[in-house]
Amino acid sequence: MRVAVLGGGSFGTALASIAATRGARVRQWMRDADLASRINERHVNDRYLPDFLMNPSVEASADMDLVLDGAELVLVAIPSGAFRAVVRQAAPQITRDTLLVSTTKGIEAGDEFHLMSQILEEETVSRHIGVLSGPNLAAEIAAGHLSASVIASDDEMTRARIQQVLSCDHFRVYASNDRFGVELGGALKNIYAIAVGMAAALGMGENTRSMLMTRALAEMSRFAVARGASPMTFLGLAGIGDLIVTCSSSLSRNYRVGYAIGEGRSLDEAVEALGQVAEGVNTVHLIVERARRDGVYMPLAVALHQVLFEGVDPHEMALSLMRSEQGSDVEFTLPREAVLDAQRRAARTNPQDSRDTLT
Ligand SMILES: NC(=O)C1=CN([C@@H]2O[C@H](COP(=O)(O)OP(=O)(O)OC[C@H]3O[C@@H](n4cnc5c(N)ncnc54)[C@H](OP(=O)(O)O)[C@@H]3O)[C@@H](O)[C@H]2O)C=CC1
Ligand SMILES: O=C(CO)COP(=O)(O)O
Repeated sequence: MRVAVLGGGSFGTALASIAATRGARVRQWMRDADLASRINERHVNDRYLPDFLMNPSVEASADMDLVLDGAELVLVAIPSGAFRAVVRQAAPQITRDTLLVSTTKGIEAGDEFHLMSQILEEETVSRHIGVLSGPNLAAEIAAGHLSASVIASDDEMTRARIQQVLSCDHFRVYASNDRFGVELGGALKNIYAIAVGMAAALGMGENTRSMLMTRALAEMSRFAVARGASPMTFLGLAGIGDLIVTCSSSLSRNYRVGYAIGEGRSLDEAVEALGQVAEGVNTVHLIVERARRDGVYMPLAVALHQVLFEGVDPHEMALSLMRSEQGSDVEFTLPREAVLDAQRRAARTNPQDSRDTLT
């Protein structure tokens, strides 16, 4: 199979190498021609994965036409801020039969709420669109640690071909037909990785981490279900799986940004020190705005937004979260409204026992 990878960052590099190891002819596009030359000479992406020896057959280039020429599969590994512009540039070379897969975990900034796979649909004629997402720290994949991901598409051919071309002895690919659920899982978990990184730097314990992650999952699935996704997807690799890794590893850039803020750095300082993309910083803006418009309850995301952009102290934020509504644990079995109604009835019967902060 002829594969084109758009993006010269860490994840694009790791995936390009896997596909080449599986026997595909792989070309990788990056805008930095010097980096492309160095990769072709030394088979190392010294900017993003300096310790990783790539498969030497990956051909890097800054010439997009060359990279896309004859490609049957195109993997797009470009941060969300530049995703549409790059896809638009690639579109003339994408046919109805090209398999086109986003590996990007973000949401497009702007008034409309656009996921990356929707951009692929809008900008190209491909009928084989998919999303790859899961607990996939690029550095660990590059190091050969056993990992797994999810290919989500309505199209069974896309799912099967991606499973063929990307699975190897250290990387497994599971299939899903819930494209939006898988895509939202990857984008949303970045927000909570920032919050958990911050909590860790503030010295909070493992109970706190566990509570944050589990309530994050409730929030993520609530939001995604309101947009038509299946809640069950959040039990899989692209939901809880990705949440676990990003909220537990200092290899996660989102976690690292949160940790730096918890140590007392400003958001700008934390992002500058990182020197790479932490998608969660923009995603939290877009999600909080959309949740407000759609009436979806997302207290953790709102609280993080207040700390990052509205000058609220993280300790104050934690206290106010602890005093906020105590709803249902798993609202797909016990609806949140039922719990809140019961609390209101109990408060009318025993007003002296009620906390005034309970709604
Ligand atoms: N790294 C990881 O562990 C994983 C990342 N992802 C997702 O993959 C996506 C890409 O991430 P990743 O590979 O890590 O990113 P990196 O930060 O490692 O690299 C970003 C790449 O995108 C390029 N780029 C940025 N802006 C533009 C632009 N305007 N035009 C062309 N190229 C551009 C950069 O080029 P340049 O160097 O010239 O700036 C660089 O090659 C993200 O959405 C991320 O969430 C998903 C799973 C794992
Ligand atoms: O998505 C990732 C792991 O699955 C990578 O997370 P970061 O973007 O936070 O590094």
